[in-house]
Amino acid sequence: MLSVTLPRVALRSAAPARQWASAAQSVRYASTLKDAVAQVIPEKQEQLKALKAKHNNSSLGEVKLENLLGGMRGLKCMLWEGSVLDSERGIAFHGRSIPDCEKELPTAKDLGLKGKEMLPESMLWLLLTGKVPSVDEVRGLSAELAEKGKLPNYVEKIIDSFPKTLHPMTQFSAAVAALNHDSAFSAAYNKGIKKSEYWSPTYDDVITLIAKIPAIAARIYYNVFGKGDGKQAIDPSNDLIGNYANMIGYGDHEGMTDYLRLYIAIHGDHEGGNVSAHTLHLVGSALSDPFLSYSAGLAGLAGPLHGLANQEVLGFCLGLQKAVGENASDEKVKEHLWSTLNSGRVVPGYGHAVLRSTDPRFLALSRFCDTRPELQKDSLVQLVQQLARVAPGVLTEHGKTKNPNPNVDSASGCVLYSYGMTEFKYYTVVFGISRALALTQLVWDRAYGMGIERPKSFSVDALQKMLK
Ligand SMILES: CC(=O)SCCNC(=O)CCNC(=O)[C@H](O)C(C)(C)COP(=O)(O)OP(=O)(O)OC[C@H]1O[C@@H](n2cnc3c(N)ncnc32)[C@H](O)[C@@H]1OP(=O)(O)O
Ligand SMILES: O=C([O-])CC(=O)C(=O)O
Repeated sequence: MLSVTLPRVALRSAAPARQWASAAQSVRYASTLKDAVAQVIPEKQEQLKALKAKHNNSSLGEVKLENLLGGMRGLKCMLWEGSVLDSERGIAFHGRSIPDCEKELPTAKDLGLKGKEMLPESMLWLLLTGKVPSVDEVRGLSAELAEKGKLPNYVEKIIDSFPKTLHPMTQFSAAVAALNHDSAFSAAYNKGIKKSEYWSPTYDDVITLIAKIPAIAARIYYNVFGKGDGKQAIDPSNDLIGNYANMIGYGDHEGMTDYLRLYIAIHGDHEGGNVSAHTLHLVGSALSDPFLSYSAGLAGLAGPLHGLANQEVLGFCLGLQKAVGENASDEKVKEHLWSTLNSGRVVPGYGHAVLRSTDPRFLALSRFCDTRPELQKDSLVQLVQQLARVAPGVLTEHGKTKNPNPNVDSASGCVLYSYGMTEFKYYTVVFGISRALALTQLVWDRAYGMGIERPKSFSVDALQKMLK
């Protein structure tokens, strides 16, 4: 069948992408993401059904006391479709590494926009379907997100009522929870929709939520830090992050806009066990709608051992520059690292619960810096690179962490700072925008009919009895 590029005029119209798909009989417009998801669901359901029929009683390993006490590290007890994390190679999205995605997924340039990085919309499509979308499919998805991006008035009022001193992550989590006022899933559930149909309104909520997140994040930025024009206007011909960059006052900054696209595309899904993804999946298992589930996930992301680490890294780097000066020698940097460790603190941006080598997301952000002369000469970016050379040796000698290498947080916030976003309390909000891509799992949870999560717990006395 013939596939054609959507005409610019259609992108500017108010008609939703779904209508375009059915409008023409003789020519087939790029399919919508929902159609593509509906197409893959039956075959994946069959695959899971066959697996259950054959292997329901097969063991995936034993549970040791150390797993129970060690934050369930290593336990194989979650289903997660979008990505799998290998401790050495890092994250793969439906089998595709970050460099694969950089080669294959439609970019800003492919859509005729300024910039050349892959679009988070492309990643969203890949996560939900396992397939690389065409340029037209991504264009249609961008247009659909733009069309759904405006905030309801009551949510704007809620955000405007927050004190400026309330942490941006608290504001973010509360504002997205309030969007559940209009949840399609909740409404359908209350009407008695069949379980086999749960995935469809869940999908609708996930898309609505992802569409509105830039405006929420931008309004918080404006209220707290006074940047952007406070209007959150949406250009229907722009991509999700192009619009977000405009809203926060970086619309003309090609480097920042492209950095945000890359950052948000690769930071989104990191298999299921990380705190934010696991939380949204757990809350969703009670059939709480995607708005509440994501709100809970954001609360987890706001912890310093998880997403907030990127804010911590910036504080650490600025503190280091203050203590030993810019362009300090490796020796001076080592001394500062040792004083951090000797005072009982962690070195933020290093170590990982699963990874045992350098985080490929860190490598992707470093490659981005290498292609930008303005970043290469920035002293903070240089410090990030110096730390990546020096800190692994110090952490290895310290001997505690199982992974002395940099994780993504060691670079992500510092590039934002170098590009002029100096409000580091806001950085985890940017990470949160990205983590919305993990919401794709909720669609699969409902499509697979996954049950409510409820692991078994024991007291120390009960464990002692069992193990004696
Ligand atoms: C997007 C993300 O969430 S990526 C992670 C972001 N977080 C950070 O960068 C914070 C710094 N790093 C850390 O605190 C840890 O490495 C974590 C939380 C990421 C992983 O924790 P764990 O899986 O428990 O790591 P690990 O098994 O290696 O920990 C063993 C010991 O090394 C310590 N350790 C781990 N990483 C570091 C570090 N960067 N600096 C100093 N000590 C460390 C742990 O605190 C632990 O000490 P303890 O035995 O006294 O409790
Ligand atoms: O996987 C983890 O535990 C932490 C992490 O890197 C992420 O959530 O992006």
